[in-house]
Amino acid sequence: MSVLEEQIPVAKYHGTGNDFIVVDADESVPDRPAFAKTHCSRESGVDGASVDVDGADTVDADDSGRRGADGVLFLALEGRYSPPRVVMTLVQPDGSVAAMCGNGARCAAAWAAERTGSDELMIDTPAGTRRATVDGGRVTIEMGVPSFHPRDVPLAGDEELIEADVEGLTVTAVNTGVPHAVAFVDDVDDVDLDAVAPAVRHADAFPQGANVTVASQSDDGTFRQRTFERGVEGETRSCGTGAVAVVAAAKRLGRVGGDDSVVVSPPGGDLEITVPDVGPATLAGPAAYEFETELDVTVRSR
Ligand SMILES: N[C@@H](CCC[C@H](N)C(=O)O)C(=O)O
Repeated sequence: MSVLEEQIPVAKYHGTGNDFIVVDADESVPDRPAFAKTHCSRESGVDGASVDVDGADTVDADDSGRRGADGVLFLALEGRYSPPRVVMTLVQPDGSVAAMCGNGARCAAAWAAERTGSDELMIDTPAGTRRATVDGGRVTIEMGVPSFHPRDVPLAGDEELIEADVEGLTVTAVNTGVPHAVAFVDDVDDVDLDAVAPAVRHADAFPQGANVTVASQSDDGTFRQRTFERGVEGETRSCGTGAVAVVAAAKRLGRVGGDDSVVVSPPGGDLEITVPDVGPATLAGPAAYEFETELDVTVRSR
């Protein structure tokens, strides 16, 4: 057995600071989990600062030169369809595959729009097919209908978790493509997320684990959000499924009503969410290209 290192072209994108390495699925990456673990590392992963790009503005200020990424999006473009389809697989820094990623879907749509010239795309994910609309740097994704049903979240028990105590946090459990435990608090900045979230993320109540999202409602009806993500095993600057989970849970608890859009602000920017009484939720916000580079892939051959 010989071990070879090859290089493949990749791009880096982010959606409100939730950042991803984007790989065309036509590129051969035999061990996707190993590739994600290596190149997402915040200590030694992909480094935009070392990329020789034409013009400094290709690296968006929001990323502050951070190394690594919150995941790798493997994207298979099927341009023969109208609208074009993209099969999206998110491999996370721990090597796991997530069924859905709201910010990743926005980045996937921006990547595919650039290649096809189409401002409408269908994103195929393990959680279902999601329609995306691109308007300049802003992308809107139809996110499906949030579910509180124990089978969908999924939960270990057969009762919904609505404002239930889980490991000392009062949470509402909802699936917005992936499971979220949402806790409303007075001020998200007062929460030591790294201290409280891991016990909830791994609680027996969630047989597949959960992302842990805290939110605080401002007087103007907007929300601030912070999310500790499964798969990243830490806080990210933004989480799109988490932002939808905040509004879905807020609606369920009577904190908001009607079909109007609600602004949810994670640390990385502002997202606009709708959770209508009937039909799919939507997630809208910016998706930004950062840079292109080449990354090592380990190939084993006999
Ligand atoms: N950041 C994402 C969510 C990614 C999936 C999550 N970490 C999980 O494992 O469920 C988003 O923007 O939705």
